[in-house]
Amino acid sequence: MNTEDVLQEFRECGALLEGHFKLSSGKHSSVYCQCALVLKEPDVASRLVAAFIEKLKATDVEIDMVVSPAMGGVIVGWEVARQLGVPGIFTERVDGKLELRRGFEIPEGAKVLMMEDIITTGLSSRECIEAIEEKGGKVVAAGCLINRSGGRAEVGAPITALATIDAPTFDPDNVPDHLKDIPAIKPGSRGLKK
Ligand SMILES: O=P(O)(O)OC[C@H]1O[C@H](OP(=O)(O)OP(=O)(O)O)[C@H](O)[C@@H]1O
Ligand SMILES: O=C(O)c1cc(=O)[nH]c(=O)[nH]1
Ligand SMILES: [Mg+2]
Repeated sequence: MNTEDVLQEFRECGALLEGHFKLSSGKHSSVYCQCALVLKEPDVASRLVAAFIEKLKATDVEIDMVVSPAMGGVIVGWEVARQLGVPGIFTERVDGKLELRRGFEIPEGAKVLMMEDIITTGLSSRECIEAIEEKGGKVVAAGCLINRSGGRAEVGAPITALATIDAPTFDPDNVPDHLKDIPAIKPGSRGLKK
């Protein structure tokens, strides 16, 4: 499955959005990949994850468990874990910081895949990796469905992405005029307020 095939799956699910978006990192963009609209279709999720795992296996990495950052990483992380035949757990934000809750534990030295839906700046991935390493896990790989940083984001572990695209982002004080005219929406859950 190449990048165009992946983007076509997103288009068919109405998940490749255009408008004015405020991203998790605080950056702005005219493009948003709404993975939840893709992952809500179990067959599509399973197909995309199978293609991801093919790429991951080509890196020869050994994985004991998968850990994802909620919310976006939960479904994709669980499906990756299911197809790899290993446990899949998630971190969630408590006062803004990603933590393991619900009795989830990581065995000391376990080789962990940190699995995201999207990597933009890599901030959430780095936060999740920090939470995993605080609990004794060893993050041997990072994965995502779409790395929209053009491959420039660094998270402190090698990244396998099902697709890599270069979707421009803008600092809040540098938003181009054509975007400023559109009210910004923030689809993600970091710092969510009514
Ligand atoms: O690489 P980054 O710059 O961190 O951006 C990508 C992150 O943004 C989204 O999460 P978000 O915090 O919006 O919340 P969500 O997972 O609940 O959608 C997405 O799920 C990634 O976690
Ligand atoms: O950076 C983000 O917050 C982000 C970008 C994107 O395209 N999709 C998403 O779920 N989050
Ligand atoms: Mg997220």
